[in-house]
Amino acid sequence: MPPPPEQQAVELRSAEAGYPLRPVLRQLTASVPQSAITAVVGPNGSGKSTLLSVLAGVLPLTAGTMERAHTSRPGFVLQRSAVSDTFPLTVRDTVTMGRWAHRGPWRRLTSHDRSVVERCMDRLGISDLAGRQLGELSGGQRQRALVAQGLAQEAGLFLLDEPTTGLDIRAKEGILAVLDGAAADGVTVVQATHDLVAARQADHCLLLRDGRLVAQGAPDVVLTDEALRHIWDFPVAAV
Ligand SMILES: Nc1ncnc2c1ncn2[C@@H]1O[C@H](COP(=O)(O)OP(=O)(O)OP(=O)(O)O)[C@@H](O)[C@H]1O
Repeated sequence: MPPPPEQQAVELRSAEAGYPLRPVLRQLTASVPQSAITAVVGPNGSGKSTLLSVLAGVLPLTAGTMERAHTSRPGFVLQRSAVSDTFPLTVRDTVTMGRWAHRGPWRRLTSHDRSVVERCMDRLGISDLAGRQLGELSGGQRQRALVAQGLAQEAGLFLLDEPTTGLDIRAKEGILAVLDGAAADGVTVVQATHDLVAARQADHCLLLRDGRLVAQGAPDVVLTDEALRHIWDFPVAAV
């Protein structure tokens, strides 16, 4: 049963969005529960990243409505860093950029900012990498630095695009535990993922196909063998 409306962090009604000459999301009516983890699942090109951009407020709706309980800027962790690998940024610099949402890039950091940065690196297990250049890191180390950067924003709504893709089991479990901790602290987490194990651990699931919502609800109700077979047109085991 869906949570009552006052417990929703985001409500989309008949939402449509896309790119010039390419409509993607169609008639999407979906909700994102507060202080919980929502997994957005669907095949390549089904509109997961587009939906995250809508939730982040960086892609406008072309039709329909979106109500967001949070007024502050959401934390948004993209699949790849917006900063080039060749730019000389340390891991600590990268995580510190998460505080710019509060300070702006040119304001001095407060001791609170510094302690948030250190705590976020600690939570992602990258404190020992703090002085290393981002461009020298492995994919998994880099991914943890980007999640730490998003976490450092201390946003009420935390959006992540495939945060566990390409990670080994330990790094993946580490990131999922951090997301669990954030939700327990009251943060609303939304992650787009191809990882059905991660999706099964979420509290709520949105299943997309061709920009339309196929189902939403608890993962064990949404991610059934039949639904996955229907979505991918071939046998994908529900785990
Ligand atoms: N910047 C863009 N300009 C034009 N079309 C885009 C843009 N970004 C995505 N698209 C198109 O929008 C559709 C949905 O893409 P989107 O990235 O949202 O899907 P996705 O479910 O996140 O896919 P994946 O699992 O491959 O990451 C695709 O057809 C894609 O080609």
